[in-house]
Amino acid sequence: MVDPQMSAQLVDVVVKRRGKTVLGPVNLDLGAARFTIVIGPNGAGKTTLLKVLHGVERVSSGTVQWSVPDEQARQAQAYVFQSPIMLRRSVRQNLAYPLELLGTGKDETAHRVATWARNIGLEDMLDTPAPRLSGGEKQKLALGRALIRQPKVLFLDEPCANLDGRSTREIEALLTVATKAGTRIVMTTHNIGQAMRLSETVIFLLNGAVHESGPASEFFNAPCTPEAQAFLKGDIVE
Ligand SMILES: Nc1ncnc2c1ncn2[C@@H]1O[C@H](COP(=O)(O)OP(=O)(O)OP(=O)(O)O)[C@@H](O)[C@H]1O
Repeated sequence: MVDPQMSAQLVDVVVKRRGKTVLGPVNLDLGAARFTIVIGPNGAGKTTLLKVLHGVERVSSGTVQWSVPDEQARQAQAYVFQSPIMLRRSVRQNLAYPLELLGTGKDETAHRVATWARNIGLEDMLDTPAPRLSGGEKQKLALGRALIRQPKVLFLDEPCANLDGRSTREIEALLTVATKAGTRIVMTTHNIGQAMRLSETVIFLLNGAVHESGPASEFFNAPCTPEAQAFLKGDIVE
């Protein structure tokens, strides 16, 4: 189960950039779903919504209320960007870094680094400099580095963009294990098949607004709006 404490409510949230509304007004309750997928066309506001939830996007008006104080919520969250930022150091150092920030002891750090290197299939590459990894390996490292501190909430922005089927499957398996271990995941994807495989709840964004949202089974089987129906069919929706 996800920690019911780690839920969020957005009330009338609006994000404006250069006078243009890029998100909102959004009213949303994250609820208790373990896996929330945010979908929608390019520019719909998916990344902006994730950043608003994580508290790293300036909100022009409205409120984002986590059920714990903001700082506590932020500490319990991890965010993996669309193009993950790696330390220009080894796989080992990248995995150890978040634990060092938390003041984790050396033995415990070494143990968890070894475990996570195995989990992400990079145990033979611990001394490889991260910039030398392939795209899929970098994504897995970014995921391992986020999950090694056992966040209660993980935000993922298109973690499988440009990856082949095998890497995508490996990442999906890691995500499924993470949700079973109690991490709530909120993720964007352009891959409808992936959204169907993973999501419990879907948020469909269109032009910066939540156009439709609800349980995944209902959304995929019987989307309510013509725009969601068209989007799921692969039509161009604007
Ligand atoms: N700093 C900014 N200044 C101006 N416009 C911005 C800024 N950040 C985002 N936008 C605009 O906000 C809108 C939403 O962007 P966002 O990245 O959230 O969309 P998205 O749904 O994640 O898109 P994609 O699928 O292409 O990643 C876009 O029109 C984008 O151009």
